[in-house]
Amino acid sequence: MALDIWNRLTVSTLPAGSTPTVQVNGEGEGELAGDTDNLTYRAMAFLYDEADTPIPPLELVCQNGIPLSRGMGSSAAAIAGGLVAANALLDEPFSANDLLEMAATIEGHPDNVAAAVHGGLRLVVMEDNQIYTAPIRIPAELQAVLFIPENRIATVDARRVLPAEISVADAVYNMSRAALLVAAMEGNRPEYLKIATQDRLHQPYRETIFPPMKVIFAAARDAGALGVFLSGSGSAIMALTQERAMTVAYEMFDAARLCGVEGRVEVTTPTELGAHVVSVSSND
Ligand SMILES: Nc1ncnc2c1ncn2[C@@H]1O[C@H](COP(=O)(O)OP(=O)(O)OP(=O)(O)O)[C@@H](O)[C@H]1O
Ligand SMILES: N[C@@H](CCO)C(=O)O
Repeated sequence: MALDIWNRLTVSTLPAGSTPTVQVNGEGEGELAGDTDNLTYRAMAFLYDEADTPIPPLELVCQNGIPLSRGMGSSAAAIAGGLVAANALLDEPFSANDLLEMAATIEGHPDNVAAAVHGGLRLVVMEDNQIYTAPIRIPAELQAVLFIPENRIATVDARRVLPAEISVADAVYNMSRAALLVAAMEGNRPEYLKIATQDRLHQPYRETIFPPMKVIFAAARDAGALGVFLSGSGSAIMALTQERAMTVAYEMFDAARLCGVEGRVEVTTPTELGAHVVSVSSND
């Protein structure tokens, strides 16, 4: 699900023969690659390659609002932004679905890139390198309350704690709830979210590397959240609400503080917008 939290990318073409430059401000500043190894630049280069066109010397300025390694899809946003910018510079030879395929190839899976490219809440399934994706409606007035811990959890570490095998009972538990989640959203039945966001396949295992998460979940529910869960593979926790968002945010923050977990809260909304061009200017 795309949220109204953004990375802003400004791309300028440099005179022929110049060295490309990448500047990172905000999230990942002083940490992310400041050269052509930067994932956003690499996504742009990937698209130029697909278009059989040499990439011109570029200056990238990345103003990042999406925190890294919190399960908030920072790398997916970086890739989607780079692809959309490169496509715009080439006068849009590729469709949004083409961009999604490229993004999934670069990211290695389509999960986060589908929402980053298309916006909204997306179903996405990849089979034999083909992507099947569909938009799901979101109930009106739905808000997302995030508790974003200071501490990061790398996706590889969060995957290492998952079991290699699961019981049929747990598979049925999650499959039925995944289906109910679609009905809750598409069918505008937010009261289903409480049950639909329950899980037995990853959160109980991931709790071993982030024990306070259960307490923060309980605080969100007690404050009136419709549902609460780990965002991606964590460490961010996301609660869905239609009212009392500020109370839910306060209670999540307070529960985390009492457990000694530093972090911040953000109240935001889903957005139907994916990565998009904000403005284009030319010196010609
Ligand atoms: N905004 C960004 N700009 C450039 N590179 C990025 C950006 N965000 C992430 N990356 C690159 O992608 C790598 C993997 O991202 P990472 O798993 O840390 O974050 P994430 O995408 O937020 O995680 P998740 O997929 O769980 O939401 C980072 O080590 C970094 O190299
Ligand atoms: N949804 C994935 C993380 C995707 O970034 C997971 O739970 O491992």
